[in-house]
Amino acid sequence: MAGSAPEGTQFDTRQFDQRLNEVLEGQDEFFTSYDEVHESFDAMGLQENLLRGIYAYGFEKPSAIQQRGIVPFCKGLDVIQQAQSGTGKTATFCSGVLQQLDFSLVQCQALVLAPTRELAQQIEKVMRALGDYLGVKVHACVGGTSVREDQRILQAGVHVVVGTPGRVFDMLRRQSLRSDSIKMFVLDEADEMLSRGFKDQIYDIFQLLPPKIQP
Ligand SMILES: Nc1ncnc2c1ncn2[C@@H]1O[C@H](COP(=O)(O)OP(=O)(O)OP(=O)(O)O)[C@@H](O)[C@H]1O
Repeated sequence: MAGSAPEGTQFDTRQFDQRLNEVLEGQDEFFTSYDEVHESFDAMGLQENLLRGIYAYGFEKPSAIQQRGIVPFCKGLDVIQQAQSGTGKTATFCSGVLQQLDFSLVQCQALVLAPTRELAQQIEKVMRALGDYLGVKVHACVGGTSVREDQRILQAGVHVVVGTPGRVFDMLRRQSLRSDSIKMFVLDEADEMLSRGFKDQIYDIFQLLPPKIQP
């Protein structure tokens, strides 16, 4: 995920840069500019039906990044997560997104971009599983699948779209994916996305999103 925290949070740019460098150099497994730690999912103030989804998925205790990352995301802060593979980042941003969706509105409110089709489909599965008791409608918009089918599903209504940049841009351009209600934007593996030459595409997508958005 990418973004910067607003004023009034525990964010300090210099400290942040230093800590980010340490993480990139592999000195630390993770870091956070937000010091609150919630040692159980129950303590995070999540909706009952989201908690049911989390426990039904088999999670008992939040991982380190989940203990620190879910609550700030739910508060609407801009969040950057940097952690090694397999530490539970996906479930962190999925929980944050699910907690903030308005389920009375069947319109896309969260857009998640991933660098590969497989990863996007994997995120779709996690989002759907964790949001099972919330009735979340999530769709993976990826290349190599039927454009018509994507359009049909999007027009029928979804809460969350997870996709790869090319197909997502195509759907936005055709207005099959309406951006009016999108309020959360997640870039998974942001470093990978930016280094794989997706930068221009991400920029193009960003241009089509509402100006006030939570990265
Ligand atoms: N709190 C938890 N309790 C038990 N298992 C968990 C928990 N959080 C995540 N997992 C499991 O750990 C594995 C890795 O989680 P996840 O895919 O979210 O990590 P990640 O950091 O996004 O990994 P990657 O960067 O490799 O995609 C998954 O199989 C997931 O189901």
